[in-house]
Amino acid sequence: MTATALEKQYGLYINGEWKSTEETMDVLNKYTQKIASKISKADKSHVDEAVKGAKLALEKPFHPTDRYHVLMKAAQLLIERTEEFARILTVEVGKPIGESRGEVERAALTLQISAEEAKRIHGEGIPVESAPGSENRMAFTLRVPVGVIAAITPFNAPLNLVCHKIGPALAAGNTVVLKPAEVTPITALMLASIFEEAGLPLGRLQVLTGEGAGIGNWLLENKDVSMFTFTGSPGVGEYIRSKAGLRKVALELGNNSATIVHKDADLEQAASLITQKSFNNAGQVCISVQRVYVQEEVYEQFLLKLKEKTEKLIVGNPLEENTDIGPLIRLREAERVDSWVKEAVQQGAKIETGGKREGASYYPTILTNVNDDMKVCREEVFGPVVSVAGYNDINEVIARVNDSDYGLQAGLFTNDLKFAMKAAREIEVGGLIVNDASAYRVDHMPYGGVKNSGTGKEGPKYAIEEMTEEKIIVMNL
Ligand SMILES: NC(=O)c1ccc[n+]([C@@H]2O[C@H](COP(=O)([O-])OP(=O)(O)OC[C@H]3O[C@@H](n4cnc5c(N)ncnc54)[C@H](O)[C@@H]3O)[C@@H](O)[C@H]2O)c1
Ligand SMILES: O=C[C@H](O)CS(=O)(=O)O
Repeated sequence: MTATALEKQYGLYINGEWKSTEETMDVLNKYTQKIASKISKADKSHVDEAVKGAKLALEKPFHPTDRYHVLMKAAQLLIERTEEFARILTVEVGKPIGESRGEVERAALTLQISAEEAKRIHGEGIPVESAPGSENRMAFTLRVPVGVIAAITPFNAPLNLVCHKIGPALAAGNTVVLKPAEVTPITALMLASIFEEAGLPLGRLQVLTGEGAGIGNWLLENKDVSMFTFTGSPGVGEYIRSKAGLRKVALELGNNSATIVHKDADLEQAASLITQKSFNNAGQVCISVQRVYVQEEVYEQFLLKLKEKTEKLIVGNPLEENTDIGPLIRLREAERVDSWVKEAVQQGAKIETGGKREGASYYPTILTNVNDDMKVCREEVFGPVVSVAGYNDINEVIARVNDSDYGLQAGLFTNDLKFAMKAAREIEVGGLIVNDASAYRVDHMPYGGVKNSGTGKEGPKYAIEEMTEEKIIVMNL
C-alpha cells in the first residue's frame, strides 16, 4: 500500500473527482533525492472550477452534528492508517519515522478537537435593552461561516498543519480550497480520500496542487474566496495580505525562537529539552529553538551538557528507527544553512559541534561567540543550528529576546516566579513556555504570533473564531 500510494500520479481533487493534468510536477524522496511521486499542476481554470464548486457546496446544508460525525470518522480512518501516512510523510518531508508517527497522531487529534468544537459554536446575548430607547428590544449574536476559505500550507508538517486549516474550517460550516506545499503534497491528497470515505459532502473540500505563486495569485484574483488562511514564510504572508484587499486573512509565519536558561534552572532538564527541540525535523519547525541565552554563572555547565546530548544524535536515513535527523527539504536549503554558519564563523562565531553538510543533510550544530546581528541569530535559520550566548541581567536578556522582527513563542527555564511573571508580561511573543523550550505546542491551545510572526490564532476553537463572522440579531418586541 505504501509503495502504491507513493508510485501513483496524483490528480487535482475538484468537486469529488480526481483530475489529472498533462503537465505534472515531481515530488522527491527527500533522503534519496529520487522521484517518489508525480502530482498534477493546476491552471487558472482549475482554480476557478474549484472555487465555484466550493461556493455551490455552501448552498447544501451541512449541520453541526454531521460535521462532527464526518470529522470524527476522518480522524478514526487516519488513526487506522497511521503507519502508511507516517512512512509517506517521512519520504516526502525527510522527517524521522518516529516524528512522522507523532505527526499523524496529532493530525487525528486536531480533527477530533475540531469535531468537538463543531458542536459548541455559539454567540452571546447582548443587553441592548439597557440603552435608552431600546427598552423593548432584545439581541443575540450568531457565528456564521465566512464562506469559501483558501488554505495555503507549508512543507514542514504537511499533514497536521493541513488539519489545522481543514478541521476548523469544516467544523464552522465553511468550504475549503486547499493548496498544499508543492514539495510535500501527498499526505494532503490522501487526506482528501479519507474525507471522501468519511462522508464529507461533495465540494466541501477541494485540493489543488501545483506552483504556489500561480495558484496563490489565481485564488487571490477570485472574488468568491472570502478568506485566506496561510501558514508559511513571512514574505509570502505579506504578499497575500497585500493582495487580499478587505477579505479576512490569518497568517501563521516564521520565527527565530529564543529560549532562556536562568541560573536557578534544572540544567539537565533544560539541556535535554533544548537538544530535542532545536533539532526535531532537522530544525524545520517554526518554533524550533534557535537562540539560547544562558545566565553566565551556569553557561559553561549548560553548554557542556548541550554538546554531549547533541553529539549523540544520529544523522541518517529517516526511515530507520534510530535516526534522529534526516535531510533538509531541499539541497539548496542545506547549502544555505551551511553558508550562514560559514558567514557566522567568519564574523567570529565558534562551532562547538556540527557545522558539516552531507548532501541535503546538515549535522546538528551549536554555535558560540555569536552576536545578535549575525544571520544565524537575527533571521530564521529553519535548519539544525542553535546559537548559545551568555547574559548577566534579567532586563538585558528580555531586551535581547525582544530584539527580533519575530514573536511566535519563547521558552524560559527558571524556578524564579518573579522572573517568570515579568517575562510573561514583557516578552513580545504569542506564547511563553516556562520550564520548557520554545517549541512546545499541543493542538487545542491558542497558537499564533505577534510582529512578523503573523496575525490570528490557530487551535480549532480559536481558528473557528477567525473563520466565522459574528452577526447580531436585534428583536424589536
Ligand atoms: N507559524 C506557524 O504556525 C508556522 C508553521 C509552519 C511553518 N511556518 C513557516 O513556514 C516557513 C517554511 O515553510 P515553506 O518554505 O513551505 O513556506 P513558503 O512560504 O515558501 O510556502 C508556503 C506555501 O505558500 C505557497 N506559496 C508560495 N508562493 C506563494 C504565493 N506567491 N502566493 C500564495 N502562495 C504561495 C507555497 O506553495 C506553499 O504552499 C517558515 O518560515 C516557517 O517558520 C510557520
Ligand atoms: O512549524 C511550526 C508548527 O506549527 C509547529 S508544530 O508542528 O505544530 O508543533
